[in-house]
Amino acid sequence: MNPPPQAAPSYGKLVDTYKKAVATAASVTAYAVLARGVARELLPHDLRAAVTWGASLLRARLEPRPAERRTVVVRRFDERRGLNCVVESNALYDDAHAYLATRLDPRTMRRCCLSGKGPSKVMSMERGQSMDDVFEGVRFTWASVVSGDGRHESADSLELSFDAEHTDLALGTYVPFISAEVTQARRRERKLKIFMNESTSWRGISHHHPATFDTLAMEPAVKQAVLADLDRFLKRKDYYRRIGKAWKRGYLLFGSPGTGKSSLVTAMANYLRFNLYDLDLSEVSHNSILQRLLIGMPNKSILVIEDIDCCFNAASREDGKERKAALTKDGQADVDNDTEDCASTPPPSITVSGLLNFIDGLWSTSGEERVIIFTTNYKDRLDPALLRPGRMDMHVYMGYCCWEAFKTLARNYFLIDDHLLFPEIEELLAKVEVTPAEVSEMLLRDEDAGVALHGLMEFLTEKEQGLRDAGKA
Ligand SMILES: Nc1ncnc2c1ncn2[C@@H]1O[C@H](COP(=O)(O)OP(=O)(O)OP(=O)(O)O)[C@@H](O)[C@H]1O
Repeated sequence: MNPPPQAAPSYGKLVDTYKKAVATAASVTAYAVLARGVARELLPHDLRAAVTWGASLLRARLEPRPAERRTVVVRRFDERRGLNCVVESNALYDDAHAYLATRLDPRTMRRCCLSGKGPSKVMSMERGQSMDDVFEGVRFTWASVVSGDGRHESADSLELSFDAEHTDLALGTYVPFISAEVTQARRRERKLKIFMNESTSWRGISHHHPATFDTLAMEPAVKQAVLADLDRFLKRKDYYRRIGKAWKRGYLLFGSPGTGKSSLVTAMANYLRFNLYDLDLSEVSHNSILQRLLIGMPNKSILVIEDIDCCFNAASREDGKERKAALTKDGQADVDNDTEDCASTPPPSITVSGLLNFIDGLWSTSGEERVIIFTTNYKDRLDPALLRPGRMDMHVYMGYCCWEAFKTLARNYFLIDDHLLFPEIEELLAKVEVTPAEVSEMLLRDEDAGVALHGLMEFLTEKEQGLRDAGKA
């Protein structure tokens, strides 16, 4: 059964309720006016003033006060007054300008600048505008300030404002972070070149070799060690200055032909974004020319001398082509095996001690942030002066293709991390010595992963059989 319909309130009742509400409001107002009048009559003026003051004080305490702000001015040009007034561009201004371009959100800016050529466009803050950047949860405000009549951009500056309580964060962390970020970005964007010596000077061509640490097939622990060493080197400008040593680092890469020494050199250049200076000592006729070439190298560069054993081993000059040797796993020579020979050697006037003394002396003091790399297939044939502690900071052994290195190559060539044939290949790689170059060559033979891996397996099985026949397996 439906409930009986409720009777609608009568018009008379509504009018009564309204009248009661109006009467109550009127009495409350009357009481408030009366109480105020009584307070005014009964409370002395001073007491009332004290109450008002106390209330305003309480309000001020409870209300959040605007934080104190600090502003740091970064001028576009620094002017140092003295006997000679020197005006220099301010590197921090350039860094901040470049950094802000990467943080700028055009949707939040009333006006901004757009520049660039082709598809690469760069946005930046328009003069007179400001923007916020949040770092570690703190808001920093940047303003591009136009000085004077606004016609001379040289007088412009950037102003960084922040709450006073974040001063340490701003100057101790945020500003250094900006410089580090910009340095990294500039490094990444640097176009690389490889230079080769031609008589007394360097000739450079673009360097687009794609080898990187990601594509490099080598023992993961060794790869990590090299990467960590490079990172440390890049960060240690102040450290080298403090200990009074030139900011340079030497690497000796050794291993059998085809183990990836040249590939590692390229990966290092790509990682550091340093230009390569490939020095062919057989082209250098005299020590003075060698010195001129080395002094002509700028900062942030890598000097490479390949097959250094050929360059300075007196024995290699004497027996030249007859010499046959290969490396065993620990880098020592196995005189029975066939290997490549040294193609050319420098004239006798160029000596290892001459080169090393020059590198440790004038070369070190005439520039910084430089890397020197020697490669050799035969570490045991090197002049002991080269192996002396402190000469080459890091010795890197490029070994035969291990399982991890193979997986890198499989990923490079076929974008795969697993395959039915992998277990067998892993077993075979543990038994035979093949170079990454040999494995790469097998993988390149077919576009189909299965076919190429099958070919590699046959190749490895043949090698294993060869070892068995020779009684070595
Ligand atoms: N470790 C590796 N990782 C990736 N690819 C490699 C590696 N080693 C060799 N390769 C491949 O083999 C080719 C030759 O290798 P690379 O020239 O780097 O060896 P190398 O040790 O410098 O040899 P050499 O002593 O004969 O100069 C490379 O271009 C690359 O395709």
